[in-house]
Amino acid sequence: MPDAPAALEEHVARILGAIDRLAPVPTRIDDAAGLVLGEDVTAALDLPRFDHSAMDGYAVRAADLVSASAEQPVRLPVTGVVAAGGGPGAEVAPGTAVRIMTGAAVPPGADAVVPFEEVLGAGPATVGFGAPVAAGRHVRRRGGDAAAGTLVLRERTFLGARHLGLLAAVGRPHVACHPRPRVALISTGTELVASGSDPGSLRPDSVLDSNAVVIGAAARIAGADVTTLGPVGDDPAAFRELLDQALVSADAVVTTGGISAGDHDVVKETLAGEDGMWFGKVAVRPGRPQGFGVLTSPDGRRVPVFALPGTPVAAYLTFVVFVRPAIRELAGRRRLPALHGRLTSEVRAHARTVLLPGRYDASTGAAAPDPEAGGHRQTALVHADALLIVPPGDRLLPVGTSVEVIPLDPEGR
Ligand SMILES: Nc1nc2c(c(=O)[nH]1)N[C@H]1C(S)=C(S)[C@@H](COP(=O)(O)OP(=O)(O)OC[C@H]3O[C@@H](n4cnc5c(N)ncnc54)[C@H](O)[C@@H]3O)O[C@H]1N2
Ligand code: MOO
Repeated sequence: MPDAPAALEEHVARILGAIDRLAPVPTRIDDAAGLVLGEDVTAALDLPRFDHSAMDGYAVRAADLVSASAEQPVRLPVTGVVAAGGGPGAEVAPGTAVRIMTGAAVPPGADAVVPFEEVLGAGPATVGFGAPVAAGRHVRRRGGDAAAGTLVLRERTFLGARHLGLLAAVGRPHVACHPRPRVALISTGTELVASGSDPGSLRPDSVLDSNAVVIGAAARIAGADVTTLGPVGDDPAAFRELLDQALVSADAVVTTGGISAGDHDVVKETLAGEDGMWFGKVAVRPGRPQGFGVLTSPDGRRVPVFALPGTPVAAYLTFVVFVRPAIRELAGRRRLPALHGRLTSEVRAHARTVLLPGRYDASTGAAAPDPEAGGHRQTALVHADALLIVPPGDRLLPVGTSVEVIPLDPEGR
């Protein structure tokens, strides 16, 4: 039965089964925010690199203050001062103290720091202490945070600001990261004009290319570098030229339009005979016509090609369920955890899986179908923050039924 539609899960599996994470490349940490680490990373240097003071105060030998009390303070001569970046200073000899600033190297001999606020009667030449101090007090030890050679970050870590700061601190300015997937977008349709075109130049049947904008933005948010090559008319030679251009450098290509049953279905016409491409129906609503395959770039790379339907709502929703996970996979990101919610109003299921826009409240698990959703209205989509996945079957799902939920903006939470 070549025409039997594929189940949604089958199509997802077909796609993810054909995708490999992009090979890690050396990356400067300044360019690595939002990338995924492609190696285990060890500290190149001790953190801190030297014993330093955590407070402004006096560096002492704890043994000198053992007998100190409020009644019988210990007074020590102050033999010098050390500041951050000012060198380690001379040894703190037994029975002496040195003024020390936060971040300064603790001079040899000293093993504790007493903050200014805790000393008694400090003068330029001597300082009094009214209590003992524990050895190690207010001293940050060399390697105490991370010792050189120890593992600080594991492969597959998503690099946020704090991870990059740690890499900087342990002397790892370059790390291997899965690169941002380079995604090329081609909108097809003779009716299309680039969004932003002068309204006066539009013909009565011109359509503004919104797919390039929504898919481009969604792909960037999913971690891609996006190049927009369209829109291109329903002309196989012109489409082929853009596709060939895309294949030179893209890690994935996304097309919209031109894949249904009409006379000018340029994507299907151009690619249906191509080795490795599949076109057919997926039992999903909206977005039934789909195409997917892996083509080979001129330099021999395997490049996944996603042919999405042109209808804007269908293009975006099927981007979310089929293409976003693939981009995340290329980028080395982890799969988003499966979420479930309970319907707050009854929903009629359909022979195909329905991608139902709605709102999801993670704190209560409430999954509220959008009353405006279900058609092809782009305005309805902006009220939604999730897709409620209504499984196929001819039945009414009552309030409280558990359904899978896919957030539309997982990064925005
Ligand atoms: N006889 C059949 N006709 C259709 C079927 C079918 O099974 N049999 N499937 C329908 C379904 S479902 C969909 S979805 C569409 C998909 O068609 P295409 O992928 O070929 O898309 P187009 O025909 O090129 O465009 C459809 C629609 O969307 C507008 N569009 C296209 N691209 C953009 C864009 N970049 N920005 C804004 N709007 C866009 C286009 O103007 C059309 O109105 O096929 C049904 N037909
Ligand atoms: O995919 Mo079409 O969007 O089902 O109308």
